[in-house]
Amino acid sequence: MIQLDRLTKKFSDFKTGERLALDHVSFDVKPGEIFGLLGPNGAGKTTCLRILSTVLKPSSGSAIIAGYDVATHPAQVRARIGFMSNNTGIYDRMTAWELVEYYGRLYGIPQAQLTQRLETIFSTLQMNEIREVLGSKMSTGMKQKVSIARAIVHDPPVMIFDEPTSGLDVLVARRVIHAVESLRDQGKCIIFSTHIMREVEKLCDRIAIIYRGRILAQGSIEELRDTHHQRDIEELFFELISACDAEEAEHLRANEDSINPGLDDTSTNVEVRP
Ligand SMILES: Nc1ncnc2c1ncn2[C@@H]1O[C@H](COP(=O)(O)OP(=O)(O)OP(=O)(O)O)[C@@H](O)[C@H]1O
Repeated sequence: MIQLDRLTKKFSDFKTGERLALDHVSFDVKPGEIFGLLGPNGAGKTTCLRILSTVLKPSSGSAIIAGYDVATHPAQVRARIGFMSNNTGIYDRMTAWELVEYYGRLYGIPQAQLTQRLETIFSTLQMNEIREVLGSKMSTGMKQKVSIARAIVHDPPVMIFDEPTSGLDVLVARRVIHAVESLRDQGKCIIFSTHIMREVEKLCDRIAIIYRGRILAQGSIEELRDTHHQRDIEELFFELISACDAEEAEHLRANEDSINPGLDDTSTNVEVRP
């Protein structure tokens, strides 16, 4: 349902020059599966998810969602995905019901069908007691529930969660995790990005460890443990990242040597003209 093939994104910045935020990233995710993107700050997770949600265009490679290419068919892709991050907007002056209904209308769902859909969502996410609560009066936990409701109002087959538990207390984070699990049980195809090891171990069917825009390893937690002979997923994460840093440092050294081969040669002559 989601297929990434050598997806690459370069940013050009006049200060830092060209930056490779995603470097030939490939993976696929099936319906009824939670695929975890695990990486530290700056690894490339958000860039990847922004391309999948059609906010950014890839520099090269492709991403296909539910049969549509994100670069050439963004409208069809948007209709089939639900996106939620930890800062998905909630409007102060709308109640929970109004806000979710508003998004349903944006997706063009006919009113009778939309009301039915809202009833189902508000019951499933146990939101009935907050129907009339205004955005400005919502607790963080309420806001998260409304954000999830908003992301699933059009019943998309694909869900994208970008660090949805970041900054939440354990109780609220737990509720979000349970909501994600129940979406998987309904057969949704889910990408879940995080830097929290415990979450991937608990939640994800397969994961990709991403760093410096590259996928360093991917598979089920058990496969990764077996392949890398490391039971502790946190240790495995640090080992892979350290190896990547060492490789990068070696690469930089080799580059410097090829650019300045004679730097150590003290016999270099410098001619000074008057
Ligand atoms: N619009 C942009 N212009 C230039 N560089 C960018 C831009 N967006 C992201 N980057 C760079 O791309 C790299 C990947 O960033 P990204 O936000 O995808 O990482 P992340 O894994 O989501 O990290 P975080 O957890 O901090 O959000 C970083 O080095 C970042 O500085």
